[in-house]
Amino acid sequence: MRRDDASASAALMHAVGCRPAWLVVALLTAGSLLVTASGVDLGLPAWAPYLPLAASLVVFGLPHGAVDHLAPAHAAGRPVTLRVLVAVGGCYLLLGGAYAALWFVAPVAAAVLFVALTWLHWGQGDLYALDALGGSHLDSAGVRAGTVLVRGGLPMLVPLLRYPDEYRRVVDAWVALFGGDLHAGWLWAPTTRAALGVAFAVLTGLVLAASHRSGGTWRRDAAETGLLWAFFLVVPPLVAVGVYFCVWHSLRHVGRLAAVDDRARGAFVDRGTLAALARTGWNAVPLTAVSLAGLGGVAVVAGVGTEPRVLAALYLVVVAVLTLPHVAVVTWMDLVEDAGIGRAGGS
Ligand SMILES: CC1=C(/C=C/C(C)=C/C=C/C(C)=C/C=O)C(C)(C)CCC1
Ligand SMILES: [Fe+2]
Repeated sequence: MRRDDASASAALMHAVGCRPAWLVVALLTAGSLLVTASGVDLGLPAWAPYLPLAASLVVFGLPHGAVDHLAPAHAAGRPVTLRVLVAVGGCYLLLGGAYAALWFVAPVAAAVLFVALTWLHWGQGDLYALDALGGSHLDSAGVRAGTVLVRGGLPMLVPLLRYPDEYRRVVDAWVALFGGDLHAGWLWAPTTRAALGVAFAVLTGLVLAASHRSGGTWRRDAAETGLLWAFFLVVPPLVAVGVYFCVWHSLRHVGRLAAVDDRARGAFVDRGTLAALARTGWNAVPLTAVSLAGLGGVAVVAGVGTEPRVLAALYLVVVAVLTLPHVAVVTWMDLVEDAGIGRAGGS
């Protein structure tokens, strides 16, 4: 990547992927602490916690994957050809189709895979963002793999430590859509959660300590990690994970998409952040519309109930099916951009 491209990429990641997320996440963390400390009952309706997930249908969440047909060519600096479009479409059909089948055959395994895949993918997204911001402290393959584990575990594991019942209800609802039953009683037990919490805190400390030795942008990494630990411990999980999906993971990916697209990067340099967002947003419109129509079709054909819990479960299962090919596309982008755990700079 040329130097001016690298600095535009860092500036984009900062403006799009960092500042809005820091603000929202910090405000929600402080707000939750305040509400808990004051003992005030906000008297919110039962559907209120589902709002962030509902918002993710159009606010960066679903759209962040709707540029997957263009992103690999942009990342490789190549024109978007019919061959690339067919390759990405085929990847979605094959991987998405196989994973959809798995939900019917083995819903519990499919649910476990979804959490594991999200852990990896959200960690992978944060590693890329740290690199784009100039994260020179992530210089060895071990620290890079640890960073993926820590960053992905923050949204996937930390909510379980404090809110096992809500966590369980969400995963139960996915499995129940296919007539399955999630047992795993041991997972929700206080002793298991305490052990997992201690292990994850130790891992966080070890990875930060190892990356500290390289200096660089370690401070920002440590501050973000601390903020996310607090966020997922104090904000109820449906809200926390929904908000994180919209403003943290998805916006960081949007920042990446804009940086690898010559036209969006040019719009950013000439006219600023909103112009770059508009350019990338425009690219996401067709496939976001197709996904929304598909989702509506699945809801009608499945004939499931209309309670928010069930609708959210259906939405997340569809997201799961789309996520497997999305991860393949992003991993391919990592490879052509020399990013990811195995980056040549790291060893
Ligand atoms: C909602 C929710 C959960 C899982 C959400 C998942 C797994 C979302 C994945 C989204 C993806 C992969 C988006 C694409 O990038 C938990 C943690 C089980 C419990 C708390 C509430
Ligand atoms: Fe993603």
